[in-house]
Amino acid sequence: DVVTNVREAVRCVGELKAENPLLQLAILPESFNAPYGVEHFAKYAERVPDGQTCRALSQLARQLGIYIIGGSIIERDGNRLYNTCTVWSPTGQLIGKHRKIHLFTMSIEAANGGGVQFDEAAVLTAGDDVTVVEIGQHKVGLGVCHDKRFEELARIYRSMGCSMLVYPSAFCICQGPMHWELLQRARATDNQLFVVTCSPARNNMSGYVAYGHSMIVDPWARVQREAGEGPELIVEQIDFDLVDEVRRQIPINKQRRTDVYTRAQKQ
Ligand SMILES: NC(=O)CC(=O)C(=O)O
Repeated sequence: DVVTNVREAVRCVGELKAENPLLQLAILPESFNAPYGVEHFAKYAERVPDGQTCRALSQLARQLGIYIIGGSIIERDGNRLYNTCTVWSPTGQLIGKHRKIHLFTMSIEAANGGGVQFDEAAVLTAGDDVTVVEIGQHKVGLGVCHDKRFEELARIYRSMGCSMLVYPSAFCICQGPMHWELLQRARATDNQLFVVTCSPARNNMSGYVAYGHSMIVDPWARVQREAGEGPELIVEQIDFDLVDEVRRQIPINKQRRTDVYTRAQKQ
């Protein structure tokens, strides 16, 4: 129920801001307004930025005077559907729109014969652009869920000057225990920046059971904050000085042997 889901998101962010007056940025999960499932996408798709979910996010950002990275919704543009993350400024302007670049197509086999089949590519179109937004003084690179598995994207964001990556996500419970934290900490280690994910809470009655465990990882790849499986709001103060600190102490970016890599690729 989109109206109920959006109302709940608005209530949660409002509560977070009331309890944390210094809050500057709120982040929501992938597909936060509707069920996450290929069979549901067309039914729940909305236009960006004039659909009901975008209007609510814009209004919320303006009322609270904060940035909002609005998880993702299924966007309808002409005949095409995208899995799209929208970003709102404290004045309610749309300042970024990231269409999931790497669609989630997977067939996971489970020992008990169960498993998960998912094929976003059957109904969605992949985005073709990287997306960097300015949150205050800081550049933030965006991805949606599966985008987190691709280190090339994260590397590009670092080279574009990002100090934080945000991935609204919904890993399934089969992959979550193995890959969720690992990928997030890997992206943070490789690129020496903050990596933040936001997941739907786990609902065992749902057709697609999300892993939960929204997480904030710092540039040392330490987990600063982690949610559990259930509905939960986590809040953290981000010390962006850590980014320069880590990059100064372990200057991997200056130590890259691009000459060797380029030669090897030609072989
Ligand atoms: N929802 C996703 O895009 C991805 C996912 O669950 C995975 O990569 O695993």
